[in-house]
Order: sequence, then structure tokens, then C-alpha cells
Amino acid sequence: MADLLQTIAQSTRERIAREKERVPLEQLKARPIPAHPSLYEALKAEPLAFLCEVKKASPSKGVIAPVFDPVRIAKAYEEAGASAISCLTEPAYFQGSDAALEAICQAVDVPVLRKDFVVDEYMIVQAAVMGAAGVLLIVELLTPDELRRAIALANQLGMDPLVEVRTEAQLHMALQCGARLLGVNNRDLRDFHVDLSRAPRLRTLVKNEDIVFVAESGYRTREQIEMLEKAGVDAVLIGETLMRAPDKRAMLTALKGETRCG
Ligand SMILES: O=C(O)c1ccccc1NCC(=O)[C@H](O)[C@H](O)COP(=O)(O)O
Repeated sequence: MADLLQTIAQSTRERIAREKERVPLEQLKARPIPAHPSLYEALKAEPLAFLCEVKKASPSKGVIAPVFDPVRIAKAYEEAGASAISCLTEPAYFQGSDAALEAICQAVDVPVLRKDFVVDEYMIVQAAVMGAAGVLLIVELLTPDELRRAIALANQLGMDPLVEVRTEAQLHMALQCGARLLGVNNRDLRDFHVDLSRAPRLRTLVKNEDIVFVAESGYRTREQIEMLEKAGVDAVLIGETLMRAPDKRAMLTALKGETRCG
């Protein structure tokens, strides 16, 4: 059986082929690109920046938020002090949508990341046209040449690519290909296993201070966030914990250590 990541990648290739038929690349490229703040600068500006994720469902958890108003959630994150918002656009496994991304980009002032499974440069142009400040690039889905080209295209369109890795070898490849925003996913996207020691461990391998290092997945408590602060991580991506919190402001405030609760 193919692993889940490859299954999602294949379904994404088919989705994008259909979208290209509706809107050919040349037509997409002719659309204006909305202005947006810099994702890189927003995540670099604080000792530990919070990148808060809008995600209705996931393959590992099923439906996380049965009642789902993406703009309302994004605004709540922004008001609670999120440095940036991540929005899933993958429809089949995460129940995400381009419409949610576009609406969030128009509704908030903080930068917004398009979180999807980029397998085609078309998706990078889509992200820019929808107003995203950044786009996720998963190293496991791209060859080094494809990654280099994807980073260059995102930069050329005024976005900051968040290059996501899971292993030491992938981390070196990401840096060699020019990543400046580097995400380490604690979740193995093939079997869902989460290892919270991964991001702090890989953090020790990055010496260049221009790199913004983002720890991703599995964070639930203030104590876990404190470990990231001690490890010198620049930003943390949090999805499920915030999505499940009825009071997102209270949860984000507690995770940031601005109040002690729970
Ligand atoms: O979350 C999943 O089940 C999943 C499965 C396969 C590929 C990607 C997956 N999730 C994407 C993410 O990495 C997370 O949405 C993100 O890092 C936030 O994680 P969390 O705070 O644990 O929701």
C-alpha cells in the first residue's frame, strides 16, 4: 500500500490537473497579486512567534472542528496575538479550501501561509494570486531541482516559502536549495507518529542566524512551548490544540505564557 503522503500527493496532482483545465496557467499568471506583509519578518520579529493553523479535519484525527468558520477563527487568532496564520487548502483529507484561504487573506492583517501539498508550480502561483504571504513546500514531495525552482518562484512572486523537513538529510537538502524559513515536522506524515524531540534535535544543526526555524505539530501545553524557547526555536506551528479550544484567545494566551492556566 502506498504511504499516505504519496496518496495525498497523487490526489493533489489530479485536483490540480482539473483546476488547470478550468484556469490555464497563463490566465492565472495574468491575475493581480494582492499586497501582504512578510511571513519571514513576522516569524523573526518575536523571541518565539506563533503560527496558528486553521484546519477543519486531518487524516490522523478526522473532523476536528464540526462547526467551522475559517475567517472567524483566523480573526480570533490574530486578536489573540498570532504572528501569522496557516490555512489548509487541501480538500479531500483536511476539508480545506482555496475560498477559505482567500477570505482569510482579505480579513486579517497578519501574513497567511497556504498549507497544501505542493506538487506543481501552478499551486505556488495560485497561492500568490489568492493573497498568501507564504507557501508550504514539503521536501519529501520534491526533487532538489524542483525544490530550488519552487523556492525561486515563490520568492519571485513575493512570498516566503516554508520548507518542511523531517530528517537530517532533508534539512541539509532544504538549506542547500536556499530555504530561509525552515519547518521541522514532528509528525511523520506517512504513519502519523509524533516525536516532539525531533524539532529541538534538528535545531542544533542550524547555525545560520538568518534561518527562521519553525517547530511543527503535536504541541499542547505551555511546558512543551518552554522547551522550544530553551532550544532556540524561532516559531511554532499549532493546529489541533487551538482548533479544539472553545476559547482560542485563552488557549493562545496560556500557550504564550501570558497567563497561567490549565
Ligand atoms: O495532521 C495529520 O494527520 C497529517 C497527516 C498527513 C500529512 C499532514 C498532516 N498534518 C499536517 C501538519 O503537519 C499539521 O497540520 C501541522 O503541523 C499542525 O499540527 P498539529 O498542531 O498537531 O495539529
